[in-house]
Amino acid sequence: PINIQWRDSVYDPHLKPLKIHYDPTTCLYIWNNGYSFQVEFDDSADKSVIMGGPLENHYRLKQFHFHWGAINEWGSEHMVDSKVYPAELHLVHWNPVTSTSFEEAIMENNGLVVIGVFLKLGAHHAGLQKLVDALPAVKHKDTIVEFDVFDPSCLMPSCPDYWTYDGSLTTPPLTESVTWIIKKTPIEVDQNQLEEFRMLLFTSAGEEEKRMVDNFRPLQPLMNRTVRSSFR
Ligand SMILES: NS(=O)(=O)c1ccc(NCc2ccco2)c([N+](=O)[O-])c1
Ligand SMILES: [Zn+2]
Repeated sequence: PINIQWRDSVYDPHLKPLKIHYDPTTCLYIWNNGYSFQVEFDDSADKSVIMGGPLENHYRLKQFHFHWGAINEWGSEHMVDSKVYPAELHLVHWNPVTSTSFEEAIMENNGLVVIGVFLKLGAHHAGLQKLVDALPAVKHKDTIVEFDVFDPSCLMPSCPDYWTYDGSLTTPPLTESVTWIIKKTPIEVDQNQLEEFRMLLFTSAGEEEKRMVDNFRPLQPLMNRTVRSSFR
């Protein structure tokens, strides 16, 4: 993740609006993978896809997960002008045109697109609450619960503005296969909802409990990369 310096980002008039078409019935289940909680989708067809923006073709939604802090003062992976948010949502998509599977796309250039959405402390988020209500069922690592109908579009801010840059996965295998699309406007969630995230555990049942918090990667140098913005 990088610190997006608004003044260093370059407005690109050729960037199109991002088009998102998620089919809520492609939602499969939620599980605790020992790093975050993840909602997995049926990616066997072009049912939940994104296109437009900086993308050459469409990409299929595979999963979404979050990163958050132990307290509200930190938690997001990206920052904007050194401002950090208490949490960040990642919606992970893969390129079915150049790869035959998600696992293959992870290793490909432009194999993945991850949409990042900042979460800020504020009003209760009714759409997120459906997710939060399922968290006690995946408290421990490697636990899973069915989650049959959910439309992740409800977690998207209405403002179309985003930054985009080429980067990598923020956890191993850290492959440089990701086109990052970071939404400018955060969504609001309330304190209780953030605290439910913090009640998850990194550890399996029976092990000494370790709270799942601070599951974000530290900032990395931008090097010679350019961050483009879709807005002036
Ligand atoms: N925070 S992130 O969106 O960049 C991220 C990090 C890791 C992985 N995956 C780790 C992995 C999968 C197979 C082997 O290893 C993914 N992902 O899978 O989309 C996304
Ligand atoms: Zn992530």
